[in-house]
Amino acid sequence: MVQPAPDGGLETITYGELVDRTDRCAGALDALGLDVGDRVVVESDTSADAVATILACATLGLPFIPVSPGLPDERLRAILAGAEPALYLQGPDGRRTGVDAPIGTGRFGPDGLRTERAPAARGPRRRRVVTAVDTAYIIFTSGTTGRPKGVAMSHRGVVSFLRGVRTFDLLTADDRVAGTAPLQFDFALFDIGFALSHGATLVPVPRARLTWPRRFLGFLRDAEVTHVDAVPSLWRPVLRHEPEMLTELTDVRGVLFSGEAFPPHELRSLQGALPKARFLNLYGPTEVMAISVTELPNPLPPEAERLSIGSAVPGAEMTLIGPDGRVVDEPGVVGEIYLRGPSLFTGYWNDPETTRRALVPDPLDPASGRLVLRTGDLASPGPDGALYFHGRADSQVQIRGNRVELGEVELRVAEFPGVTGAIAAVLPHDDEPRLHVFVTRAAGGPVPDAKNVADFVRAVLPAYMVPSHVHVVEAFPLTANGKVDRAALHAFA
Ligand SMILES: Nc1ncnc2c1ncn2[C@@H]1O[C@H](COS(=O)(=O)NC(=O)C[C@H](N)c2ccccc2)[C@@H](O)[C@H]1O
Repeated sequence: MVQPAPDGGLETITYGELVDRTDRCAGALDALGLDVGDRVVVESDTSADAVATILACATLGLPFIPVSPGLPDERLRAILAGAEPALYLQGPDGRRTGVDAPIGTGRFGPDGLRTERAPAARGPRRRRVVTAVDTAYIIFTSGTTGRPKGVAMSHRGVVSFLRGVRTFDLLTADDRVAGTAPLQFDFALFDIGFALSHGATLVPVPRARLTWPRRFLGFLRDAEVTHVDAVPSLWRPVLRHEPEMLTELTDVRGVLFSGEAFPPHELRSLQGALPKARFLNLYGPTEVMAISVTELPNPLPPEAERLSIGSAVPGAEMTLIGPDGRVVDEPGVVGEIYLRGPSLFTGYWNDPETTRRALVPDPLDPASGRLVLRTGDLASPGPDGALYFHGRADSQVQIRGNRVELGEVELRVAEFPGVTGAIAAVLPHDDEPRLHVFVTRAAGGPVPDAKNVADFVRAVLPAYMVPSHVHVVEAFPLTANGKVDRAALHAFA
């Protein structure tokens, strides 16, 4: 791993050192008398000590719950109430206070684990064995209802997805993978497993480097990274402010993205700056870590309006199911994505009802007792059999009774001269829901005129898909995981 050194440069932690730190941390954890299944909250950004701590937890069968330092107190309290962890750990510079007994507290750092308050006395250990189906980690996602859902992922789940990814031979031991996701996002856990499972070097990008494009690109250049893992929205400010500096990243041979659809026009701009790089679209919900890895053509064909999410990694399967419960395999026909395979999550923590709604009897083989994950995502088969993403089932919107493909509106508006990004949303109004479009423009470029944008859309799309409001914004609101926060857009209206 490569990370900022205390003196301001970069330091390298070898695999040997990582193993030593992991073993030392495991020894200290073991001395606390925790039992297989006892949870440990790890509050940190990705660092060698955080990785050593979560690997130590995994070795002892202690499900770790990664949270990022920026997490608001009341959100942490909700997670602590839900997961009832035995122990809460933060890094040497962590500033969190207010984690009360009976939860134990401590800090991890280069010199190992220091306990501040021992966890409340546990009963005698009931388990001696850590099995593949035990919980490796619990990722709390802000469920649509606002109450956090804990996605419990087994060791088998993680390892089987990472094994599937290895069949693509994407990395060698000489590669240096830049990770940009916060530790509480399973994209960050993937980055760790992705690098480690190839013996490659993980280069977590310090969060302070992510806010300014020049600083971000400067870090990637100085750390000589060969792969950059990031959600598509992370590239938007880079493309807007530093497109030419991007072309200097001649070491970068792979760009992996996930979490949201990469707008085609923005992807083409990124590809233009990195003509030699491979572009890999990773798709999948946290409930399976992910399910598919698809290399996209560089450059993307000019007529491409949707990106392929390919097919599941070897050993897993993506199936499209129609409203009638039958398989959809006709090109162009939309169905809901169902996932099958060993990387399915165990369930939502302490929430059997929500789990039953997600892990359902296999519609193609109900008698088998096998459960499959219904994702709530829509896709259609392409002529090549690969699946093309169509968005979330619950984000299909209607205007005056007509189904609006927000992606189509966004595609058209993004072609308007001077527009660099477009997000469409149907927002409630006193009389009827209205179609709004939020646009970003080239730095210093002209402010697109709302009427001209509407006329530009009217020229090719039906009237109900013409936006009634156009908002020019500096940047789109983002979630804690860096995706466009569509729910927050109405605040901009
Ligand atoms: N490549 C995509 N195109 C388009 N929409 C997408 C895509 N990847 C997700 N999504 C969307 O995001 C949802 C999943 O959101 S999530 O549970 O927060 N998980 C993630 O976003 C990250 C994901 N678990 C992951 C972890 C590790 C490696 C790769 C991917 C999916 O159901 C899709 O709606």
